[in-house]
Amino acid sequence: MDVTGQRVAFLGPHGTFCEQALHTLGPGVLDDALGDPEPELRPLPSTTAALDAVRAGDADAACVPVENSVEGGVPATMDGLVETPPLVIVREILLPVRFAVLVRPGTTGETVTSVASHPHGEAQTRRWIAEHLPGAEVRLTSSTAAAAAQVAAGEVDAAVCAPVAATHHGLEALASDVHDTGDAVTRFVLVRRPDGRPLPAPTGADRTSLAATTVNRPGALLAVLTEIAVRGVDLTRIESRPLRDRRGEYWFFLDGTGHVAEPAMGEALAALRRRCTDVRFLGSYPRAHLAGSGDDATRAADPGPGQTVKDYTEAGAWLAALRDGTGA
Ligand SMILES: O=C(O)C(=O)Cc1ccccc1
Repeated sequence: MDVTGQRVAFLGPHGTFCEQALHTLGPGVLDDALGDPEPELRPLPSTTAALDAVRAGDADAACVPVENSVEGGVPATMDGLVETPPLVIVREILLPVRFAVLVRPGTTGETVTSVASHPHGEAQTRRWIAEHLPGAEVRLTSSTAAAAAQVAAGEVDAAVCAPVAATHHGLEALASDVHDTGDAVTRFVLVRRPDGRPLPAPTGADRTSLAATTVNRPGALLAVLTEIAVRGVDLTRIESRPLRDRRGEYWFFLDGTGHVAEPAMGEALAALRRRCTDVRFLGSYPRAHLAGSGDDATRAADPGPGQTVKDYTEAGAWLAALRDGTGA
């Protein structure tokens, strides 16, 4: 299947962290994930628009922010991932985020009466803004680069955004390396349609994302978690979002180490399929690491005795032999 000429949508305009995250993927990784080492990059106005473009076939993949180490999940992305038709994550990207406060040339801190950013940018610099731009009205924008564009258009005085947005929008930095909490990391995902192409191959250090809903019964969530825990899958994230059309019911977004092609994760997914009202497989993909950080958060915990892929394979072969009468 010729998959060159791929179009990758991202949260735009140019100069977002999302675009930076895409640029960290070398041609080899993009080729591996999409079959095209140099896809065309298309900025879209929201994560919803980027995911919709993939569903509609107007883009072949989308890069969207999914969670941040300071502010947690990105609601629009989580809600968008469970819509239909399904999408699958083929890569995750971890990006340390450092903010600049950008203004039109000549603006001083004293003349700033309004400051704009993406909700995650605002959340990570709230204290800094209160201290350095007291009294400035805070406005939320669809992306940090959209905030920079508003500054350039004279609609707002300052933007909390990526330093690179200064070049795209002709702005200058009032302050750089602005943050309330050091070492904030944002996780982005690259998604595409599950169009019959193989999933990313297991690497031995993968992550699987899924979303599940259960009936509201005492212990229902515990049962879901137990199916995962008893198979030695290391749960790396759990977060819920309301179902919207069924009050009191939730999507539980679960990330665990392992690949759907491996027996432990495969069996856990099959068990959830039996026990949950709805389960969405959101992808198995290589776990990302932060270069040179000794990043413990991305290391899998020891699954415990009897839980390795080898243990599962041997036990499966033993059971098969019992069933076909060749073993005991
Ligand atoms: O708005 C952007 O630049 C994004 O890519 C989303 C985002 C916003 C704030 C921190 C990390 C990612």
